[in-house]
Formats: sequence, C-alpha cells, structure tokens
Amino acid sequence: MLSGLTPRGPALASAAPAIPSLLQLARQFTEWATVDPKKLSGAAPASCQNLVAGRWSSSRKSRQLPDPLNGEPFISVPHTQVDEIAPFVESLRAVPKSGLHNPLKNPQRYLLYGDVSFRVAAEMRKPAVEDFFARLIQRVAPKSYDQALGETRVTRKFFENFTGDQVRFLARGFTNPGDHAGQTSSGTRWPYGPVALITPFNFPLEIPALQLMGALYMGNKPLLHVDQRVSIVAEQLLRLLAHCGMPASDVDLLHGPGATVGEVIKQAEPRSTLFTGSQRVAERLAVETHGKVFLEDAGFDWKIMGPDVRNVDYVAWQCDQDAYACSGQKCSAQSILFAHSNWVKAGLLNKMAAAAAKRQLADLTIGPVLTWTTDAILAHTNRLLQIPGAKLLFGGQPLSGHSIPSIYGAVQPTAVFVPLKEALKPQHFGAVTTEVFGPFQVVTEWGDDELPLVLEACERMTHHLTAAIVSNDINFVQHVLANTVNGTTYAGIRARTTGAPQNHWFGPAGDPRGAGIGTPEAIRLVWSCHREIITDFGPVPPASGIKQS
Ligand SMILES: N[C@@H](CCC=O)C(=O)O
Repeated sequence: MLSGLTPRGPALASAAPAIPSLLQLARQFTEWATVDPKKLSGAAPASCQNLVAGRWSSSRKSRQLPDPLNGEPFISVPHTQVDEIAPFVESLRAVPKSGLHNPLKNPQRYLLYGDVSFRVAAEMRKPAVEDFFARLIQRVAPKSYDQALGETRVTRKFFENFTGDQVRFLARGFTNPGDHAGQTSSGTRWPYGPVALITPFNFPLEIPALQLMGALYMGNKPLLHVDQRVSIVAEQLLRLLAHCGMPASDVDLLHGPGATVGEVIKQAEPRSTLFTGSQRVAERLAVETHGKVFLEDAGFDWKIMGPDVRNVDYVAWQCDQDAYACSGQKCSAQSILFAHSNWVKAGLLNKMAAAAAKRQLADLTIGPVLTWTTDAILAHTNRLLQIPGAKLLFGGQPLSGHSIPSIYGAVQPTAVFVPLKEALKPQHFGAVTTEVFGPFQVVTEWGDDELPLVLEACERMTHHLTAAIVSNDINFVQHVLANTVNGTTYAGIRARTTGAPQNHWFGPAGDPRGAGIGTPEAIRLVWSCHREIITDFGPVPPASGIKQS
C-alpha cells in the first residue's frame, strides 16, 4: 500500500530537482508494508490476510477488531473457519520430517537465513522502520512508546545475532572417536520438519519473531498463529521477511480463532508445537498433541528483597517497572513482592505508590488490559482484601475519563498487602498466587527469622518463570538461588523480573515441557532434536575375528 517515491513527470523535467519530503522518504523505507500505523483507526481501517503455500489470501468471513482505546472497529482479520483449513493442512503435511534443510540436506539454506537476518536487521535499523513497528505494536497492544520501541530493538538485535554464519553455527554438532578404524559417532541437530507456533497478544513482534526465526533457522516449516487481536504485526513481519529474501512458502500464517488452528494441528499433526500463552490452553494442547509441545505459560513471578537495604529509589523504580510497565501484561511481570521489613521501614512501599501514581493513560504508561475485565480485577482485589490483615496499598479503582471498551480492563496500578502467614494458609494461597495479567501485584513482608516461610511460598507455587533476588549479600543470594528453580532469575541489587533482552535465555524451569526464547541454546532446545549418526565404513575384520554372542 505504501509506495516509493513518485517519479518526476516530463512537465517537471526542467524545474528544480524535487527534494523528497520526509514523509516520502519514510514511505520508501516501508514499501513492503500494507498498513500505516499512524493512520490506522476506525476512519482508516486495515485488513489482514492469511499466507499459505506462499500465497496471500483472504477467508470467507472476517472479524472486525475493536480499537483497544475507543472500541471503534479498526482492523479486519480473516475469521478462518474449519472448512477452510485444507490448504494449511496440506501445506504442513507436505513437509518431510527431515525438514526443509538439515546438516546433510540443502545446507545452503542456513546461509540463506544468515543473509535474510542480515537484511532484516539492516531494514529495522532505519528509524522509519523502527518507528513503524513500535507504533503498530502500540496500536494493538497499548503500551508506552518506550516499551514498544524496546520490543522492536530486542527483535532487531536478535536478527543481528543470527547473520552471516551464525545460523549454520546453530546446527553445530560434535564427533566422538569410535571403537575401531572407520567408526565415528557424531551428534547432530535435526529439525522436526512440520511444526506449529502459537503466540500471545502481549509481545506482538518479539515473541513471534524470535520463535519463528528459531524454527526456520533449524530447518522446520512453521505454521504461525498469533492472537488475532495483534496478528497484524506478525503479518507485517512476514512481509518484511519476504522482502528480505525469505521464500514466502517457508512459513504459513493463519489468522482467526484458536479453535481453527487447533483443528489444523489435529489434522496435520505437526511434529512439535511451541505455545506461549495461558496455562489453560497450554495444558489442553499438551493433551491434544500427546505431549509434543514446548510451553511458556503462566508466570507468577516473585521478587524477594534481602535484609540489606540500599539504593531505595532505584529499587522502587524497578519494582514499578516490573509490576506495571505494559500495564502488567508481561509473563515476566512482578506478581508478588516479598519485602524484608528493613525495606518497608526505609519507605519502599511509599516510593512505589508515588511511582505508580505517575502512570497515565495519555502516554500509555497505564492502559487497557486485554484479557481481564475491570470487574474481574476489582473482584480479585476485593477477594484478597478479605484476608485478615490485608490492606490496599494503592490503586484498586477503575481508570476514569477514557473510552476503553468494556470487554477490556482499565484499572489503576494496584498493590494489595497480604500478611505472609495468612498468604500461606491453604484457604488463601490459591487466590494470593493467582496470576492477574494486568497492573496488579501482591506485596508481603518478612522478618529476620521468616525466610523459610518465603521459600515455602516459592516451593508451593506451580510455575517458575522469572524471579528476582534483590540483595548484594552473597550468602543470602546463594541461599535463595540454591532453594528455588525459576528459569530466568536475576540476582543482585539491580535484580528485576522483566525486560529480558535477546541475550538472556527467557523461559520457565522445572517442567520438561518448558520452552526457551532468544539465545542459541533456546533455539537448539526448542526447534531441533538430537540425532546421533554413527558412521562405520570399515575395514571389516577378517572372518576369524567374528564371534557369535
Ligand atoms: N522479554 C520479555 C518477555 C518476552 C516473553 O516471552 C520480558 O522479559 O519481559
């Protein structure tokens, strides 16, 4: 839709050379794009398309998505129905288990993807392209410009990491000498072939991009399904990838209801499925795929503050970021804070309240909650406030003066204090450790002899994604690290729960289905399996040397 520079016509030939306007320049930088995020609105709606077997197509029905800021229909997305899935099923079923490439087949495709990544990274370095993605993210998953830009930059750096030979190095294997002459064993990284990738609404660019590329780098053909509220962003990424040399038939994109992609998975039987999203869907998929899944689901993420207090302003700022940036809609968001009483005495909670009070809808430092309604968040708040000794620290009110549709939530950044011993009681523990995917956290306090209770709480939690141990006391930090399991854990006075960049493995621990995202190790774990090839070419021993056993 966005065009390049208009060539000068003959009538202008003798006039002074035309200087392209900034707008024209910005447009030529995004010639692959089919949407302009600056104009996207009810008055200038956009529409999405599926991609299957290299062709963009629409579906019979489409769904009009409401603008999360005012409810006006602003994106039309294919509402793909089960009777339209045959091309997606055929496309996946046509992929051999040995993948589109592997260390012995089409190795030039590792280099192709090193090159594609180089070009995408170069494109994303252009200010207009960076701004394009940041604004498009903001339109569909409202977050501050800084947060959306951060997501875009993490994605660009990921592409930078896998340029040149780095994709082929992902498939690096090893060899061991054999038992006799002519025998060697080698470990190789093998693709799964046809795979599925399902990603959520909260990081519309980062999660699809990092997982999709991991799948492609290792030689798989992925079917990509992104939460339809934000899938327009992934579609624009695919258009950019095709512009940068990715064969369009290397990936299929299916917009529409989750039930439709579920049916594709049932019929096409991808060899592996990566799911990032809710715990409920994750468990269902695990059953439906007979366990052929990698999961990044719930994150009831904790932060434990040690007895050594320092840098209170910085730590309060980090708490505010961890709990409320992106309106708390990060799987890494701080869900519970265990503050040693020394921090409470030092005024940490007041500073957190002051930071939260600065958040405003105008710059989207607080904004719509896409999976919890206002009523549901306030009902949960009230449930916790029934616990003896519980109190509202701040928030607990709906946002006012906005036009966010009522299907979404809109509440102030909220913190509820619950006494530690009450939180641990069986009748409260489930409610206290329920992950609210919104601007909400539980705060509790512990004293010098209560660390075992804090660790007991961590032990009883069921999902172990991110964690932070805020202390520079090495013995304290080591004790907490030694007795907990979270997959991405930050330790030290600057510890945080959110904001993992592309160079930190991000994913849960303590579950054999746990996925990782970002690093070479994460890509190898999720998108390839080990294949041992033992070559044994002889010479064969003389007949006298062969003994039956
Ligand atoms: N990098 C983001 C999470 C991405 C989710 O998979 C964070 O650390 O908050």
